[in-house]
Amino acid sequence: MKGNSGESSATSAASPAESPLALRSRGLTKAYGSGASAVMAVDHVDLDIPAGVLTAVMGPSGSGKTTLVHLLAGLDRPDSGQVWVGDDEITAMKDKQLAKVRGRIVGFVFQGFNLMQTMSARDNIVLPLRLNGLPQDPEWLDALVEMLGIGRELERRPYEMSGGQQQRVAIARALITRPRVVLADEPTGNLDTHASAEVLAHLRVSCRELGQSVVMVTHDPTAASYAGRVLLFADGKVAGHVTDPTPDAVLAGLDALAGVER
Ligand SMILES: Nc1ncnc2c1ncn2[C@@H]1O[C@H](COP(=O)(O)OP(=O)(O)OP(=O)(O)O)[C@@H](O)[C@H]1O
Repeated sequence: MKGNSGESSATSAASPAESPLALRSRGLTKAYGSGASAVMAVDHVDLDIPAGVLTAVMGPSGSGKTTLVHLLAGLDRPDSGQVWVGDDEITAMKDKQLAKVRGRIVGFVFQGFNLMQTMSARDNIVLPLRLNGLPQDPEWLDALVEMLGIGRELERRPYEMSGGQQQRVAIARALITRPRVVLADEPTGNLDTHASAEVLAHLRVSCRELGQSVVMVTHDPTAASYAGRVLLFADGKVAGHVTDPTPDAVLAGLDALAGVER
């Protein structure tokens, strides 16, 4: 496996001055349940996610990937440990301050879209601007609509759209504020190969050219191969990483996690 750290953490070797960190966690821990039935969904995770990089998180079902990205986005509170977005420690923030950071600095693409059913696609997309008192940006809206191919869906409500169309609206909503960090749970899960490739190519370019950071959970080795780095997650811990991944290298990494001989 290329670049597999084989360690329980994946810290960046570059100094913060050379490669500013978009996201950092230390000792991040979240358990569900208690006593004998307790599940350590995220178990003392230390992460350094550099700015301007598309990072994929892969691992077996139930390994804690969704819990991890929810904690990194401040959508859920950890039992212990810290998360910084840039220099701001979100785990030290009160709910109101955290909501502000989430609205302006962090974008999130949920597994189940979380679109407002009573609102059109257009209103769903611009909602984060309205909620956060940010100015409308018609040119950026047009660019996102063009990139995601949802021009004909703009006046439709979510229940009038396919899963893939709803997914693309949810991606536009996450990007409309031009957030520094985008966290995405299976962002291409409902898209066909062509639409997936377009979305991933756009996310990679916006990382490279706008210094945006994207952390996406995916089960798809081809989607992961668009990333600059793949974190392999198992049993609530970072079990290794693959740098400059190809689909084959990602599959080899996952096989190594599962103890499969190749
Ligand atoms: N709200 C919850 N209450 C109890 N247990 C939970 C809850 N959410 C997650 N878990 C458990 O925590 C562990 C990690 O779940 P999580 O959804 O983070 O994994 P995942 O890697 O994202 O899985 P998948 O790939 O199937 O989406 C699992 O054992 C899951 O059953």
